Amino acid sequence: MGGETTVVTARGLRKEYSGRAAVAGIDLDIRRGEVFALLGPNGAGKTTTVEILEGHRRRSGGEARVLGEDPGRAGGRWRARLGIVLQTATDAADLTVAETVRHYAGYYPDPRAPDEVLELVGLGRQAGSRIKALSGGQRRRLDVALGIIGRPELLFLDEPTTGFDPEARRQFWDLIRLLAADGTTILLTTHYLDEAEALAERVAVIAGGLIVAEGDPATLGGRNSAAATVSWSTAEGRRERQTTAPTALIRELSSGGGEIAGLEVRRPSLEDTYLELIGERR
Ligand SMILES: Nc1ncnc2c1ncn2[C@@H]1O[C@H](COP(=O)(O)OP(=O)(O)OP(=O)(O)O)[C@@H](O)[C@H]1O
Repeated sequence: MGGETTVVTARGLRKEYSGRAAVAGIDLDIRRGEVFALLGPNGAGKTTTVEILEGHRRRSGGEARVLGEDPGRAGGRWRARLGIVLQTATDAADLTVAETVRHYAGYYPDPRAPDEVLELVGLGRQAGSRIKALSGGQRRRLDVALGIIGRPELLFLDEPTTGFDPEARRQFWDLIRLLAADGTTILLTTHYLDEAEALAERVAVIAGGLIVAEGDPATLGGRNSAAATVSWSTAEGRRERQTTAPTALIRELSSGGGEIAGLEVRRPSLEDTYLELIGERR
């Protein structure tokens, strides 16, 4: 077990397909125990980046260190310290859920107990079901179970909650928080901005193979200090004003005393900021 505090480092990471850059020079630093989310539109380079870090794809240039090793050269012992949940679901084998999880547990030196993992991902009641009889969302939960069975130090989750119903997503978020509290470092790619906001301490937005913004989701792109939209109701209808000093405006509006009907103060959401960031790249 490495005691290093930076678990993933990338410098100038590049990947070209037929001379075209899919990843065009990415720098990343992910600390131990952190939940880090990669956001970006389809084709931005997220999966390519993640697969290079997992050792599943060769980089064309730049440097990468993952758990202290070069992912392009590291071996089986290094791999056993990773948990990987790919975008594509587990094959619909003839095995049962419990058999599959037990089978995968055998690949790792210090696996979690299979029953415990099935409970954690909410598949306790499906333990005896054949995989091919599972729903899409249940299949995805099984993928997550297989990703964490080896007690990974670093967990890669590529769009993990696609196909989950809202309740399953919330349960999954609880699971991620539990794993993070337990010291697991998590690198997540997602198209759900609420998911990134709920889970990630830091996010990076990738567009066109480059990181266009990085930071705490609450302050990304300066959204916490961006102009606020103040809206309220009057006898003539709804009023709205953009201001960088909402407190002063509200004081002015309430100078006559009493309530301001239907008062709302809104800063740009993570989605507003994200769309603006990737819009600049189109
Ligand atoms: N094996 C490959 N051969 C050629 N081009 C590829 C290959 N894999 C990915 N690409 C291209 O590289 C670019 C980045 O793809 P990547 O899958 O990394 O994007 P992504 O951000 O993960 O997208 P999504 O959100 O759709 O999963 C795309 O233009 C894609 O077409």
